[in-house]
Amino acid sequence: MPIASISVLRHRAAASLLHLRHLPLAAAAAAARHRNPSNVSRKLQSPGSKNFLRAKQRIREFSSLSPVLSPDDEPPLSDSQAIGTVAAAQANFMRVIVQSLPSIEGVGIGVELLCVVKAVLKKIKRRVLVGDKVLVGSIDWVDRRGMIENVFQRRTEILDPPVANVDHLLVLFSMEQPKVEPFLLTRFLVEAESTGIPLTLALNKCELVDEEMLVAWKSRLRSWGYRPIFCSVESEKGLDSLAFTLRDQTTVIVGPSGVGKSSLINALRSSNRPSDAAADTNWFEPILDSKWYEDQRVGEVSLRSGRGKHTTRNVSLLPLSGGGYLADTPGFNQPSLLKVTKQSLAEAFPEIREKLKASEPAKCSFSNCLHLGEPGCILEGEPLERYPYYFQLVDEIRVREEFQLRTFGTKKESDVRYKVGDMGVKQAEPRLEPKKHRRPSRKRINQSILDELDELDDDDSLLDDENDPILRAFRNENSQ
Ligand SMILES: Nc1nc2c(ncn2[C@@H]2O[C@H](COP(=O)(O)OP(=O)(O)OP(=O)(O)O)[C@@H](O)[C@H]2O)c(=O)[nH]1
Ligand SMILES: [Zn+2]
Repeated sequence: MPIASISVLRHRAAASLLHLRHLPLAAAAAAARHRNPSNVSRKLQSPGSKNFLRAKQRIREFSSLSPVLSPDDEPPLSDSQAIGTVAAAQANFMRVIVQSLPSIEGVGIGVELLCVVKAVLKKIKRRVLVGDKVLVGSIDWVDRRGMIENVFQRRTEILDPPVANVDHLLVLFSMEQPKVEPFLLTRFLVEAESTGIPLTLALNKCELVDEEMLVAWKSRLRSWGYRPIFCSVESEKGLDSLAFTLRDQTTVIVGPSGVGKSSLINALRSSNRPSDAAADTNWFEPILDSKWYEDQRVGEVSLRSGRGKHTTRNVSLLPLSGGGYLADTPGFNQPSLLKVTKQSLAEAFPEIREKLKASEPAKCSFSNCLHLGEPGCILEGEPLERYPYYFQLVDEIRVREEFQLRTFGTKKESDVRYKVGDMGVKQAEPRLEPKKHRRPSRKRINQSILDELDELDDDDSLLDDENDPILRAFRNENSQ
């Protein structure tokens, strides 16, 4: 996958507060986008500042309906509430796996609920992602439906695929078919390292090579700073140790097409591993006939897109029987390294990172040294196997940064957006902010808030039986 454009947002507390503080502007922008003729007629009747004060008051009320929850909060739960993890999302529906709930007879941890997101969360722009820890309310325990009432702050967030609270990345390659290629492996590792999320490297299909080859790769990867797990889905070698590493974590698995990501996920999910023994075998109870958590399809790769054919844009967390979740990603063959800068690249090579750390407090002669081993650089004369790859990537990133600077007048990644075309190749284009220079007038902002609140009223009235999205989803599911 383009773990590529993975970026981690840590400590969302500050970000969320900021978000709320800036709500009027956000609401204004949204309202401007959604403006329609009926809003315009309301605008004409709008009595001005008194209403504006009322509007502000109401926004405060809505926000207080969903106060920001920190990751370790334990809000008291009523009988119709539970805390869970969003395991999958499709259109307006979320599958939530319950983690903690009030003690109700006959209901256990691991029950899956089909949920919609409460309108007010959308209104205050609190997005719900796969991986989010959520507070579910209005639960019907018999039909297993509910409504997501609040989202806990995220510990991490990766963007592609969008998954919240990822604890761990599993970089998977294969010894053969396809043969492990050191530069491609380096690209994947650099991409994964650049997220700041802990990673494990595993090499699959190791039954296809001899012991000598494995020993050679083991020592080679050690010199890169990694302790890989050698495994084989075919012979089951190393699967116990992988299951142990993944237990109780949310892991995203990344690697090129065909290395066996889907096969490995299927193998790890078909219990009977020692680490599962302790787990309650019935801990996960999917909704009957749920097709969401079927085995991952193995095998074919599309020639046109370069992605596995089973590829779906909707990433799902697959519950592991030993606890924790695993998310598959489409096998992309070229991580884009879009989030990596020339200056941050050295940090993504553990062997370079270690040398720099070990030599502290000594510094390179140049304060912005790129550590290319020139005279005056602390890494001068260091025999590092991957130094040529490091040079090559510095060069590649330099070309990209210069291109961005020339084309868009900025090196900042956030000022450029990327479109994915065929073969998963990303194309850059400037992020347009039309009329950025023009400040919206206070009157306009106030009016927009009123429009937004009117919309809110409209939305709430839509939640009648006929339009109940859960009911609609069930009708659709049953009629297929
Ligand atoms: N010999 C051998 N083949 C394996 C092993 N694990 C998986 N395979 C085969 O490798 C092929 C590709 O496996 P997948 O699981 O589809 O690979 P993937 O990484 O999910 O591929 P994408 O979906 O394209 O990203 C299949 O034919 C598997 O049967 C293994 O340990 N040994
Ligand atoms: Zn240096």
